[in-house]
Amino acid sequence: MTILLNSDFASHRSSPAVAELAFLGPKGTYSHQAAYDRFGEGVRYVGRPTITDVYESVRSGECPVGLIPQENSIHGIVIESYDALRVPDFGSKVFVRGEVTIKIQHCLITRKGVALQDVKRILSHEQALGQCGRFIKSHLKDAVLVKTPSTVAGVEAILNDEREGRSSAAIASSVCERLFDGIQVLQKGIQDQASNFTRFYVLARSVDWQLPSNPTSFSPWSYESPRNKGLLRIRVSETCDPLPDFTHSRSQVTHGTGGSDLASLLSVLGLPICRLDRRPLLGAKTFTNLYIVEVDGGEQSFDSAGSSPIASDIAMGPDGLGRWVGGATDLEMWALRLREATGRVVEAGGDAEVLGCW
Ligand SMILES: O=C(O)C(=O)C[C@]1(C(=O)O)C=C[C@@H](O)C=C1
Repeated sequence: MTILLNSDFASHRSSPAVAELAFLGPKGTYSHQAAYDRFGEGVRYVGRPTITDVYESVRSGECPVGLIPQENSIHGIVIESYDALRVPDFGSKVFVRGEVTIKIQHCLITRKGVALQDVKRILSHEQALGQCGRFIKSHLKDAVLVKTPSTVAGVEAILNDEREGRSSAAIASSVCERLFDGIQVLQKGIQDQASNFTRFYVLARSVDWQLPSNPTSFSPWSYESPRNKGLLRIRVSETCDPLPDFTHSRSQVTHGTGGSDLASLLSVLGLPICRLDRRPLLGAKTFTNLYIVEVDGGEQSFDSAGSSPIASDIAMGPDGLGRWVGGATDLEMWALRLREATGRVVEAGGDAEVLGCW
């Protein structure tokens, strides 16, 4: 673990030239560690209580940068983050601008003096509970599972709950042992398999903001993609939905009469697809889907700093973030290709928006 606690993740610095980054707090969460691995002392860290609040901080302009968990290698996508990707403002006021992946090693944490056989409740983020299912089944199969907004919120809850704190455990990072008095790590590495990684999206308010770089730390566990990526939201027109509309009575059931289907919309994109996720669209016909599509733009050809398209093209704004000021950069060209690809989907009869470009 490469977390640097001596700086407190720079959370108390308040230079106006330093951009504020919203993350799922409190400090010590995996989100905090991922953000610190990516940005080091380059930003000021602002913990928010839920993933939705992180999204909202960026959307409202409170913080120009944010970080949300996207997927875990054992338990799959982070539903609350994908729910943010469904919101119409994602793609107009908030964009994915980068990614970072870190290794996850979960610990069973209790108040000091509590033994495994005393544990009747386990508190954690639903992702952590899901990643540790085998351990829970074999060692604590009768324990009640309690979802908390983050792993560290679970640790705080066992410390604050005078009535049930002594019969509870949290699942969180070993970093918590250094952050909180009165707790102990009962067991380390309790996830279903030793290899466990979570990938995070870096959010910003526009596709043309240059993210702050990290001058201070390098983690062997964190991984930033060296490739250009794009994130798109695609919706197939309702006329080709093959399912009946369950919101109407049987006599009104109609089936699709043609139009575009998902496969043809994906083929007109003309870009390699790295992943495809689906979420139901709220407020629409029953079983209407939104598809979240990640596409690959090939090797990045940025400068050796790894983050700026062409260093001389960047000017610092009052928010502490760089902005492109010169001619078209590789990233701008990639953003253009993504917009053209979504244009082709719309021409083919679907809906498509760019949610991210990095
Ligand atoms: O609760 C935290 O510590 C988080 O940062 C959230 C989160 C997630 O949502 O996936 C991040 C990484 C781990 O997979 C477990 C939980």
